[in-house]
Amino acid sequence: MSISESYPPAFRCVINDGDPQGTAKVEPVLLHDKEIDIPVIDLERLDKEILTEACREWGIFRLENHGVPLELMSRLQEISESLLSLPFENKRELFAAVKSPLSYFWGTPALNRSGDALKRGTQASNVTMVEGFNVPLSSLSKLPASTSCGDDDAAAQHSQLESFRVLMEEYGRHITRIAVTLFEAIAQTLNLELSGDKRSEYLSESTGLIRVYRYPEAAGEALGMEVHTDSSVISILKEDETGGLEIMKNEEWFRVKPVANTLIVNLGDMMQAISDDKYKSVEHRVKKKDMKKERHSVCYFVFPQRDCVIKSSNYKPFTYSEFEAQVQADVQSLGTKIGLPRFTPKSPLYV
Ligand SMILES: O=C(O)CCC(=O)C(=O)O
Ligand SMILES: [Fe+2]
Repeated sequence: MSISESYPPAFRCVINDGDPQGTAKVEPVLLHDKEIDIPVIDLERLDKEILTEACREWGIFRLENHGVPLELMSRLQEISESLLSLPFENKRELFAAVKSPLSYFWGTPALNRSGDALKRGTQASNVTMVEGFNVPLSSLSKLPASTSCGDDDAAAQHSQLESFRVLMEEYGRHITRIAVTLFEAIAQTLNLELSGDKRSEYLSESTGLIRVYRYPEAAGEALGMEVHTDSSVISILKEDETGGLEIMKNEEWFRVKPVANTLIVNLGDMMQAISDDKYKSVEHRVKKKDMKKERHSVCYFVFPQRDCVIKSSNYKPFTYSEFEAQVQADVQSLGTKIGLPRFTPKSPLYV
């Protein structure tokens, strides 16, 4: 199998010839993309002042001493890479064949609630150079255990899938622990009242979702993920050593350098709303320039309980379900997410 047979057909000309039609570029690339050091938070010695400053001024930080075993991180990376390097058709069938709530997507990270790529309105021809698996953590147990029927290839794939499930469950437990610890610390810096069920309404562990991404190698410049903010409360990223993540700070784009054995935490739109705009949901994108290597990352997202009403002074009261429905409607009709301005009475984009 040639390497490109494992990629979606829509990626193949960009991989081989660069991007003459500009299909993978959906916004002008700004020139001033320099490297930047983001704040560092030590999870074993949480410093409230550094955390407050990181949330207020950056909306993103690097996490050290996170307690996820390195062995688990590298095994997870290995199995994800191996599943993502299967032939394209094979990946399409992978989760469908075992009737699982996990899904395979490509060309856009914008998915509907079943994990299928959303058809994008006016920019339907735009393909971003990313593919991956969508893994709702609470559904992992529904992935059937390995069966030994079928040919050798099928049996090998089932056993890979079983290892993937076991590793994901273990990683999911660690990353959920980290998200809860960080959310409780952030809530303290905001003097948020978390009595009763309030913590699990704002950050509902059962909504945890993991995306395993592959960004192909590409000649020239390719956009892996458009500029966006995450809709989550908190997102936690594990990236490989390739680089490509960029953040917007003071109206400029900066590259975030990968640092081995650390995680990157960014605040999402729900955290911004819960904090009454004291903390921000950082704008970011993934851009690859003359990368001879593919890039792999694993991203965890966690959301509020679907029907929990988020009240704050700058937004009309809304539930996460309403927010998600609005995002999906905008992606389908406009080709892009609008996000919080849809809920901001002062914004011209308010609905
Ligand atoms: O892969 C990455 O580095 C970032 C992914 C991301 O921003 C997202 O999934 O929202
Ligand atoms: Fe993101």
